[in-house]
Amino acid sequence: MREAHTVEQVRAAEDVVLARVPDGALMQRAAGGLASALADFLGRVYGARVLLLVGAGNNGGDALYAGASLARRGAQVDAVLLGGERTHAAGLAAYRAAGGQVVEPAQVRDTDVVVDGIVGIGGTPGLRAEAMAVLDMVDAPVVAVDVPSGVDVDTGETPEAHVVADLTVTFGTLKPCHLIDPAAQACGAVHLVDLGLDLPRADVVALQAPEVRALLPRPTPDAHKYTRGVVGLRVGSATYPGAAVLSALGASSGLVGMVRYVGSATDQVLAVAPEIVGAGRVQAWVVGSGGGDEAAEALADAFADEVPVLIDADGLRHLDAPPPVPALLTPHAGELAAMLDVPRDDVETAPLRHAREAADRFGAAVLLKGRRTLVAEPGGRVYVNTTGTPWLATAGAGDVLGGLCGALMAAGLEPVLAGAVGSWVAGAAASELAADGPLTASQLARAIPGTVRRLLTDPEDGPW
Ligand SMILES: NC(=O)C1=CN([C@@H]2O[C@H](COP(=O)(O)OP(=O)(O)OC[C@H]3O[C@@H](n4cnc5c(N)ncnc54)[C@H](O)[C@@H]3O)[C@@H](O)[C@H]2O)[C@@H](O)CC1
Ligand SMILES: Nc1ncnc2c1ncn2[C@@H]1O[C@H](COP(=O)(O)OP(=O)(O)O)[C@@H](O)[C@H]1O
Ligand SMILES: [K+]
Repeated sequence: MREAHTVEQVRAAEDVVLARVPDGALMQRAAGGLASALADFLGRVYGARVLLLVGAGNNGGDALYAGASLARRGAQVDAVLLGGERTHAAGLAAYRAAGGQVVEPAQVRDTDVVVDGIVGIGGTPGLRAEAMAVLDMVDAPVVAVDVPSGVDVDTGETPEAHVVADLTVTFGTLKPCHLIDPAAQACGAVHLVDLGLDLPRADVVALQAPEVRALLPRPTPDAHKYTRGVVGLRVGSATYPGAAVLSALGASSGLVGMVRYVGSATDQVLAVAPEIVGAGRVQAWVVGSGGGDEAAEALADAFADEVPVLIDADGLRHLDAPPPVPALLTPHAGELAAMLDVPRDDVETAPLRHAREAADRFGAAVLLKGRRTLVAEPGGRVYVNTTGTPWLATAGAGDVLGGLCGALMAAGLEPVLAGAVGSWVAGAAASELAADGPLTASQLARAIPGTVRRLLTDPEDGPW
């Protein structure tokens, strides 16, 4: 599992190490990791041109020590000191001693890489004009030190100007900005340098293949269909029968013992999935995908069964109070905006805050769909999904996801984990199917069993 810690948690853990190692040792470790990552990124060090943008704090210190290391190995390193007098003194001395050059902004030359050491976890969002001017002058890939300067480290928000990096080399642990959009998009690839920190439990996490594999329900040797769980679907409508079909295909991925369908699209559902049966007892309901005007009644009927419910799309419009059963709500940004009565743009610029707020307000797990889907539990953890491809942004993919997550709930996963595992599996299936090309929602649903099979047999070797 990848864990993202807050600035406060990182500082506390760093303080413990700082108290027991010699002065500067932690920064040397960070800068050593940064120099190696830069060498890998450049492909060669001798003769490579490197431009450091150095701010006033320790982030600039990291950049200077790494620059010194590259200069000693034959790189031509220039540094613009944006912090003036407050530049990290020991780092600057080491840098000069290694042959690194200090240049004025007007002297900036062509370079092979820009190293963003402007600010790290001590920064407030935004970039000063001088930093922006230098960034505008160069056209080269950017490697960010710890975080892309200017983003909000703890929330992943980007309310002001910020660096957009090709690679971010971070230290000790990930921070929320490395996982959560929009800041995560400004990080490029993320490389973590271990500092040996002893860190507490993180509130923002991203499941990886081994955890998803361990969480996936699978039949015991003596299983029968009812022990594996039965999921019921009250989805689709006369207007949107296709949503019922896609939800049914997502639910029929083989992770649950049986799928029931109740609604007006029975004929269409049976035409694609003859194994699906009608009304009866279930361990979880999926309600609302393409539900149109039929969603209100479907929701009330599902609640009456007193089992966990996944509420999607039109079902969310009828939710004005916390659901009376354990629930997973699966809005996209527009639907979450309507639930919270805020503009869609607010949700898109601050997805973490709004997913958490909805989870607290509705007392339910909230899965906010998007490039980096978030699954928030009330007052607790947020799971960030890192699998997937932009080709997944296609009509009906959400219906498939709803069916899949509902099946996982029926199989016994608590709502937040059903959402985290389901979004991971759907994203992985999409990447396997079409990392670089188009896909449809029906193809996505049909790819899920194969992805699950590969995950169970060889978790280390997928394209996830
Ligand atoms: N604590 C440690 O010993 C270690 C710290 N490390 C590095 O140190 C960084 C944190 O260092 P600091 O606490 O010194 O803080 P930063 O280097 O992140 O920045 C603080 C300085 O930047 C200024 N500043 C804040 N926002 C700004 C903005 N938007 N534009 C321009 N200037 C701004 C502040 O006035 C302050 O002088 C980490 O991100 C990491 O890179 C690593 O070397 C690992 C070890
Ligand atoms: N840019 C993107 N990159 C990766 N995945 C995305 C992106 N945009 C949307 N998705 C995913 O695609 C799916 C779309 O779901 P949704 O918006 O509900 O579509 P629909 O309602 O048409 O089924 C979700 O799983 C979402 O996380
Ligand atoms: K930085």
